Amino acid sequence: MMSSVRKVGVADMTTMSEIDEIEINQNLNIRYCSDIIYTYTGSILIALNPYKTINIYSKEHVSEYHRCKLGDLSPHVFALAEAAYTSIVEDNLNQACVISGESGAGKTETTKFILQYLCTITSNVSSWVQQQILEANTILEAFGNAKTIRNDNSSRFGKFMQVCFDDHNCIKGCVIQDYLLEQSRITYQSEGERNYHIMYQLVAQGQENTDVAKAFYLKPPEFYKYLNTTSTEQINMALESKKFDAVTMAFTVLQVPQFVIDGVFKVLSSILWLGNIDFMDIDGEGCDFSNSDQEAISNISSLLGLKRCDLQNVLLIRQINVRGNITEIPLKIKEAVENRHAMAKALYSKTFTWLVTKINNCTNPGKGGAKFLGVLDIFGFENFSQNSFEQLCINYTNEKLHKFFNHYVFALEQSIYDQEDIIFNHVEFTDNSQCLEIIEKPPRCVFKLLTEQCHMPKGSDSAYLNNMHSEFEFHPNYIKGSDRRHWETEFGIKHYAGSVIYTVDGFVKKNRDVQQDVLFDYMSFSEDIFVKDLSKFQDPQFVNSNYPRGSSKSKCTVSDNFRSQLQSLIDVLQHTKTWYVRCIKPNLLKRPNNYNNSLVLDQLKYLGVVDIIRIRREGFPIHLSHEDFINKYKCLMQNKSFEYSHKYITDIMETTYLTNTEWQIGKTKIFLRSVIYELLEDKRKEKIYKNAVTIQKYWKRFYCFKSFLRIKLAVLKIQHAYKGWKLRIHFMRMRRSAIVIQSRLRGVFAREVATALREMRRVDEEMKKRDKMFEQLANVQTNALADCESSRGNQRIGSYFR
Ligand SMILES: Nc1ncnc2c1ncn2[C@@H]1O[C@H](COP(=O)(O)OP(=O)(O)OP(=O)(O)O)[C@@H](O)[C@H]1O
Repeated sequence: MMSSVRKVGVADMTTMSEIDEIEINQNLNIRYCSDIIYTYTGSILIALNPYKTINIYSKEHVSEYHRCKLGDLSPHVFALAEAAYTSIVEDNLNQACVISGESGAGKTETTKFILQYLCTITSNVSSWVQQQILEANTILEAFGNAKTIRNDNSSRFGKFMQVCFDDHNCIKGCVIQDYLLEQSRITYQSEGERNYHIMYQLVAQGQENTDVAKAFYLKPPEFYKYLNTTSTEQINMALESKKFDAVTMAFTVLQVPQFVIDGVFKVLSSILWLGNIDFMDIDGEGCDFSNSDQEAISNISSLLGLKRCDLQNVLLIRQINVRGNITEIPLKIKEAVENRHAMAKALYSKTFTWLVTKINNCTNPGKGGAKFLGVLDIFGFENFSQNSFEQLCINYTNEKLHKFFNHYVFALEQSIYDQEDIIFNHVEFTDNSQCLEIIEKPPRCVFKLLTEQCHMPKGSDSAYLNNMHSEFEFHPNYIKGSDRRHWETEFGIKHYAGSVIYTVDGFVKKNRDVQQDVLFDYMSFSEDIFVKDLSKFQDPQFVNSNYPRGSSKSKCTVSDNFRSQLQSLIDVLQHTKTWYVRCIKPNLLKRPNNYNNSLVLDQLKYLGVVDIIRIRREGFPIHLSHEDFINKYKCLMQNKSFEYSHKYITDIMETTYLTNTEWQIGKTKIFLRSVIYELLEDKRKEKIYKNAVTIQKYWKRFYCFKSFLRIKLAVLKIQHAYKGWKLRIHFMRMRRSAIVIQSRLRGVFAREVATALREMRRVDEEMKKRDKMFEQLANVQTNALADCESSRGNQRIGSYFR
């Protein structure tokens, strides 16, 4: 069950000061106008159908909600899906999302959004399985949905999809459980309604593609009586044919072989042809085929791979098993027509159940204790001008789920108060136990009396009604009929959502569910492999009959099966953590921006939303363990060195200055009304805000200082490097200048020295020259002197030189 803290959403309706109906309505109204289609009350999501495309389901939105807590972001179905998924991961608990609301309120769309969300957040692994799960929906919608006056794509069956997860919390597979497909639609549709989508898709494909038309003996839609029981609907052939392609594509993704796909379409076509058989009366004692029926008969026998005589037997003769002896009785024309309708219904519903089983085999998660998240999309409460057995089953389902919901929201809540010794006023809620008892509690109840009639050879609707009137005349939930004139044809039940009058006509027949055993026996000899397989197919849930075939007790009745199916569903739900989505339909016109106050209010009432709001106001909707409470709110106290004591808790409460009628201390938990919880939360948030600002302040200071130091260090380093660099450049420049100067000076000196040397050399040479000259001169003189002396004497020459 839910955790002790009931998370309050952003748009929690319990915050309203006065919870009166008009106010609830106005509250939703405002939100609707501003395009916000989701709101919470506690952890229950209320989804208002916008009847228009709003861009809030994209991949970006999925990522936005992924890993976010419920209530952190604005209310959304993704937030709920995330909360359920997180709970699987963290608490290791199976989850269930129960989606309810009346037809057209948006249950199927919500289911798809949840599946889309789960597939997207786990899409990194085994995307093939996810693809198969999404494609399974395409097939189910084609075969199980139809246009009704209330919804153009109405699911005519209930479904519980269990998405299974492996140990790594990735999608491992999916198991679908289907409930009560509406069979009457196959043979009759009310004004403005249609047969199942797949019928039109197949016929449209035949119009677009002659090969398909030939293979399945298809004619234009106007030709088929089962498609035109009241008025002829305009069909968009191109669109239907496109949808047909999508269905065949989905079959391919689910790895259904082509011959099986063909087999399915052959059965569908044969159902359509069955509707066109007219029969011809023979003396009021029996009937035969008319001339115009010959084409239909030969096409059906060819499509189903049956011998013509076998088909004739099943269509014109009834077999009765009297203590093992089989007697054949010709059918009167009215019986033959009815029998033909029953055949069509049996063929379609068997094909549908076969499809669900096939899908389950394809998306099978395998054995082993896989965790699952179940999504229950089931029909809402129905009350038409004429209600029949189907409406009784549908309303019974809603009673059952409502009881479960009551238990979850009210009974469980109040039992917790008792356990914790909390003083409280019992909150009155619409307890539907008595209504459920009259419908299902043995030994004498609506269903038991019906089954009793079905097991009698001459059981009839009127006998059933008489039994009911005498048995329940004084039951507070029983009504004998809308008025005295209708007591022989009607009975009524006061359901939690209002009184419904049921027309008893057809109850016994519908509950008996004539299974067309003879037809399926003949089909087991069919030449078509799929048809053969289909004839032997047994719904895995109901393979439990021990009675011999043909005896009146051989089969459980429809209500018996349905009751046991529902009980197993409730048993499963009881062992899951349950989440609720209440879908609301804003108007009956299927239009956007159109809000009908009283219609919405009715839905809020019967979905239990008004009661929930009341219990949230009158009771103590917030439960926290002592420890959690103190840990959460000790921040409001100066003295934080506490002990786990009542005194400390009371001290915390006193900070709000509210009286102790708004809270109570239980044995293990604290119970708070919304008003004090919100006040405490406001104070806590204020405190947290202040502390956060202080922390931010210190952190920012520290951070700034640290970054200042870092910058300073960096600046110093830069300066250092720059100065060094600059000095180096200067030094290099100086050195280069010095070298230039040096070289120039050296040049100058060298040139001077060279000049001096050259001068010295020149002087030296000149000296040498002069010396040489002098020497030569001296030699000349000496020679001359010697010559003189030799010629005039040595004395005269000597005195010349002195
Ligand atoms: N969230 C949404 N956004 C846009 N359109 C929506 C939304 N929910 C529902 N609708 C519209 O409302 C129509 C009816 O919704 P849906 O088929 O889910 O109703 P339902 O409750 O499953 O009805 P039924 O019980 O008849 O199957 C859809 O075809 C779609 O056009």
